[in-house]
Order: sequence, then structure tokens, then C-alpha cells
Amino acid sequence: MADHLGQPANSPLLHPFVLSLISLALAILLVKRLFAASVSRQKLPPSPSKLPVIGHLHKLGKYPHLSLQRLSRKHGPLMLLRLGSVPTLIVSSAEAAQEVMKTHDLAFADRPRSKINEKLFYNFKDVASAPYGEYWRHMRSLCVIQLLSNKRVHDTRRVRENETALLVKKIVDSSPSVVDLSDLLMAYTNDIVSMSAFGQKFSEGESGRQLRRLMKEFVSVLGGFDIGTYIPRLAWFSSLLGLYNKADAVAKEFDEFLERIVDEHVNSSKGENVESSEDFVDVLLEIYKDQSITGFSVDRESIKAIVLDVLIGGTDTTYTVLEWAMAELLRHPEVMKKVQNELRLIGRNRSAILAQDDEKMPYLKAVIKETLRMHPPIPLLIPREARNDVNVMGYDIEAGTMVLINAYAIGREPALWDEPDEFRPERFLDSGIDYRGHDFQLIPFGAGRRSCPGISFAMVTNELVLANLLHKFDWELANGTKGEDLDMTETTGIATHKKEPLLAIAIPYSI
Ligand code: HEM
Repeated sequence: MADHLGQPANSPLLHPFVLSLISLALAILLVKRLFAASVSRQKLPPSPSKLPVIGHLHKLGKYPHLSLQRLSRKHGPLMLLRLGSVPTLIVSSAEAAQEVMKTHDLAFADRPRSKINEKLFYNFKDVASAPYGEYWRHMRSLCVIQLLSNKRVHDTRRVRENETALLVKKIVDSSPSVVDLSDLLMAYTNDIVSMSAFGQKFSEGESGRQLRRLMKEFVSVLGGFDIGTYIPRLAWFSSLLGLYNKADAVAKEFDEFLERIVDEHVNSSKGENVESSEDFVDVLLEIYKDQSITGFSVDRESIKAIVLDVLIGGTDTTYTVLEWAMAELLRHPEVMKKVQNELRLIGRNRSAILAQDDEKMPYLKAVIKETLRMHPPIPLLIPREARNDVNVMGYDIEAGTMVLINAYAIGREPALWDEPDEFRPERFLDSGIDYRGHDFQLIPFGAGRRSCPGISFAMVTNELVLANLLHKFDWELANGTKGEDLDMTETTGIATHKKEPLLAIAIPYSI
């Protein structure tokens, strides 16, 4: 006998076990459908058309901050891209940045992990790449209290003033030859950071050359493109290109350098009065030996990781501001004259260097703000990651979404800035807009919990050196280059410098 479906009554398909399997499969299908329907009810941010497998990776181009700025003009201040398999939220307006870094700061307080960061930063033991949580909180507070607080920054003013005096002398000695300002400013910043962090400097001699080469390699590996981060099944391709081997090699060489620094501190006896000569590594070692000082322990790797953050995070970014500021001033002689007049009035009849505590210099500060607006050293900031599902400006963002905040695009937004591509420091003279993370139209240091803890350190350094370079010298571009012909092309990578070194002639100014 056959039933109405045309199946024999004793067909194995009608066996109760098989029937229950079929029902289960149907139920799963139904649940999946319902789930898919509920997911599709999610309101996602706009997204341009994408390609299979690579998603929107091809849209990033050579300069991602510029490509993303163009895309956001078409698709809006919140865009959802798929970089390979990684959902990525692109934030391109001050309002959207405020939503991410203030309203939903806690939800976006994580950092995405990558194989390269894992290799370079001792398995995420530094501050910048550490996952949000207890460890990160302890390490960040250590970094802030012991090195980067206003008090510590003030305490290390002698280091900055001495180094600035040496820089001025070096330029006087080489005058009237052409000065490679890019190289000089990098070495100067590196010396200030390393003197404050571990009481030594490396600009001169073989060790200096080695450290600078190593830092360049480190930054280049860090900013290199690793396809495996976005399409894990293509990680073999990065291996084939030698990216991971290179990361291992740079990490190993840097580790040897940091080991030497730590050993030297362990072995050096600083006598009774340790306080006066104590640097950051000394403090970390004290905590390493006696964790009751802070209530938590740091191991040797944590010490090296945090010093690495300070060295890499502190040097590259800080000198970039100086390089762009000098380049813009050389392109705008009338602005250069104006800032020099301000400084020469303050420093009249003085041949000594202008010091950190000298009077306020409003126009110089405006020049630095304008430089940070037009040339934020890290144009896409450091990526964040959503810790949980969150709704931003009416859009649903899933946990695990990577977030890129385009500080460059925000600084060039015509709705916020009059003639945004023009270098006009005057715009800041009667404005309270600052870069500390409260005014979301100017966020070169990020904002919120994961904002840059090195702001004071970087800015007193930049103000001091720029004030003295402009007070003590008149400047001209080398080789008869006209301001409007100066090549302002950027490098690629995480921090953007001038691609071509900035060459200029310094003419000592007689007081
Ligand atoms: C002009 C100079 C500098 C710029 C433009 C800059 C920029 C930034 C940015 C954009 C971030 C990420 C912020 C965010 O996610 O919201 C950051 C984080 C960080 N910066 Fe800076 N930075 C500078 C100087 C320094 C200096 C001098 C130091 C240390 C000596 C430093 C140490 C750090 C650290 C440790 C973090 C990680 C913070 C965290 O994840 O909790 N930076 N910086």
C-alpha cells in the first residue's frame, strides 16, 4: 500500500527516528530563517559595493585616510566596510567621533589583535595594544603616573632644555650649510624620549645609528600590510613574503637592545640619593622587585613592552609634528615672520634658549594646532574594537567590529573649518578649540579612555624646540626651492611623515 505521498507504508523514510530527524532539521532551518530575518532587521551603516573575499580592501589605496575621506563624502560619516572578513566601521565626522569616543567610549575601548602586534609587543603586553581590562588599566596608570603626568613632565624639563640647547648649537655649528631638519628633529626627539625614559641617549655613534635603523624597521613592519589579518586563510601569503619572519627578527633585535637597557639599570648603583637620578626604567624595576608599591606585579617582559611603547609611540609622532610645522612655515614666510616676531619680543635681548616656563606664546601654539589639524601624525588614530553590540547614531554595530576614526578627514571637513586646506593659524587665536580630546573636530591624540597619555610630554617638547628654532634662526629652503614648490608628499604607514627629507638653511639671528 502506498500513502498519499506515494511512499510505501513500510518505507524506511517513515521510521519514527527518521521522522524526528527530519522534524529537527526543519526546526533548525526555521530558527535559522527567523534569525536571518532578525539580523536583516538590523540597521547597518551605509556600505559601498564590495568584491567577494577581499570585500572593500581594494578601496583603501595607497593612502587609506585619503581614500576613506573620499568614500565618506559619498556614503556619510559612519560607513561599514568589510576589510576581507573584518567588519570595519569608518568614522569621519566630529559628531560620529564623539559618539564613539565619548558616548560609547567603554564599548569601543578594545584594540583589535594582529599577529604582527603580538610578535612585536610581547604578546600585547604594552599599553597601546593591550586588550581592555585590568592589565591595561595598571600598565596605563603606571605609564601616566611615572612618566607622563604633568608633574613628571615638569620634572624632566632640564632634559628637554639641555637637549634643545645642544640642538641649537649643532645648527649654529653647521651654518650656513644645508640642514636635514627631518633627520635632526628625529634624533633630537629620540634623545629626549630616551633620556626621560631610561636616562641615556643614542643620537651619536654606532649605538645611535643602530637604534634609529631598528626603529625605522620596527615602524615599517608595524605599518606593513598583512593580508592574514583580514583574510586568515591567506596568511600563508604573508609568510611567503617573509613578513612574519621579518617581524620575528625585528622583535628579537629590539628585545636584545631592551634587555641591555634593563640589565644596565639592574647593575648600576645610583647611590643613596636615588630619587634625583631615577628614570622610568628605575621606577619599573622597583615595582618589579617590590610589588607592594603598586599592589600589582610587573614582569620583565612588561617592563620592556612599556618602554617600547614610549620609545616608538613617543618619537615618531612627536618629531612628525615638528617636521610638518617647519615645512608649512617655510611654505608660508608671512606666518613664519609673525611667529618669529612674537618669540623675539618675548626673548628680546636674550641669547639663552627660551625655556619651558617662558611666557605664553599664543601664535606659536596656534601654529602647532594648525599643524595638528592639517597633518595629524596618525591620521586614522590607533584602531579600536567594539567589545559588545552597540547602537551608534541609529546604526547597529556588532561586537568585534574594528573602528577606524579618520582624524585627517575631520580636520579637513569644510562644514567645520573655513578653507580647510589652507594653513591659517589665526583660526585658533580667538577659539577655545584644543587637541586634548574634548573638541571632537580636532582629535590628533584620540579621546576617551584610550586617548594618548603622552599629550603633555609631546606638546611641551614641540613648543620648546619650535620656539627656539624660530627665535634663534631665520630659515630658507635649500637649493633655491620656492615655498610653493616644496614637495609635501606623505609617507605611507601608521604615522605619516614628509616623504622627502626637509632640507633648509639656517641663518643665525643676531639678538
Ligand atoms: C604628537 C605626538 C603624539 C601623537 C599625535 C599621539 C597620538 C596618539 C593616538 C592617536 C593614540 C590613540 C588614541 C585613541 O585610541 O583614542 C595614542 C595612544 C598612545 N600614545 Fe600617543 N601620541 C603622541 C605622543 C606620545 C608620546 C610622547 C607618548 C609616550 C611617551 C605616547 C604614548 C602613547 C600610548 C602609550 C598610547 C596608548 C594608549 C592606550 O591604548 O591606552 N604618545 N597616541
